[in-house]
Amino acid sequence: MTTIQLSDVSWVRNQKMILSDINWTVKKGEHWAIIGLNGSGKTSILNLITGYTWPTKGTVEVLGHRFGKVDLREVRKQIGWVSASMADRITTDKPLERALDVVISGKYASVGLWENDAHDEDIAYQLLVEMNSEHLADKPLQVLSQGEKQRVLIARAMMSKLDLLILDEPCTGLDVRARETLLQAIDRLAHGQTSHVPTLLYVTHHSEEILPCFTHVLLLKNGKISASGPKHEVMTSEHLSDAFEIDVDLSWRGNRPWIQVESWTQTPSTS
Ligand SMILES: Nc1ncnc2c1ncn2[C@@H]1O[C@H](COP(=O)(O)OP(=O)(O)OP(=O)(O)O)[C@@H](O)[C@H]1O
Repeated sequence: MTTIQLSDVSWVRNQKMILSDINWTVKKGEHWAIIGLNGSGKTSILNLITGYTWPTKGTVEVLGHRFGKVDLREVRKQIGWVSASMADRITTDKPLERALDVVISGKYASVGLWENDAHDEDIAYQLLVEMNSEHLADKPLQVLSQGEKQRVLIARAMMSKLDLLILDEPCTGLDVRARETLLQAIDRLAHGQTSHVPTLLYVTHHSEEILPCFTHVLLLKNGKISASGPKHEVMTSEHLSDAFEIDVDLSWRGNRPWIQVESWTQTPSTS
């Protein structure tokens, strides 16, 4: 079973072609990074995968379900989506809730039930341990830093034994240490010491966030796939210089791709 299959997908909005000719397959056992400049179409692809937008052309299949022939609410129960904006939303809704309860609530998020039992508490605590965050268990959400909140929300998403977990620019706004702590926790999660491992989709603008656990990369440029496939084939200076419209030199350090800007290839756009 493929986890995601987008076939000949295009999406037009207000007469503007936002995504075009997208053919992309994610297989079980792969973890993908999606990388591209602002406005390249990353969020639009996520909205298609989660059924929040409908392609103008082409087909979308996720977790074995062809969209248009399935109850999207059922598919969405298998998909987690963690982003900085979601962290802000949950903090506004539940400012005083302690982190452990926020994690536990992930189990019931999709069906709206609340039946906390001791076993759930153990699992939630274990997930916090996996995310380097057990020391936060009793703290109210509103006092946590951005990075701490992101780790708690990833643990929350993992509570419902997902098949697909979208990490949507999770390092936005984090300083270098908070970023590395979060990345370390994601890497541990991908290696599944204590829990079921979903397929990960990691969306970012920053190549160095592509951890060793990511096997494949989808590189987007102006709503099209600029390159796609195994990480070491896609993450090259040539591919990134083309997609980023700026001359970059890529080198691998710690099995992560770091880029250095060489020179402008053209006038940078304002997007
Ligand atoms: N609902 C919409 N209506 C009209 N235009 C849209 C809509 N959603 C996205 N766009 C446009 O489509 C393009 C791609 O946007 P998208 O949000 O997918 O990019 P992105 O790669 O996620 O960008 P960023 O990195 O800034 O989040 C942008 O030019 C955006 O303005």
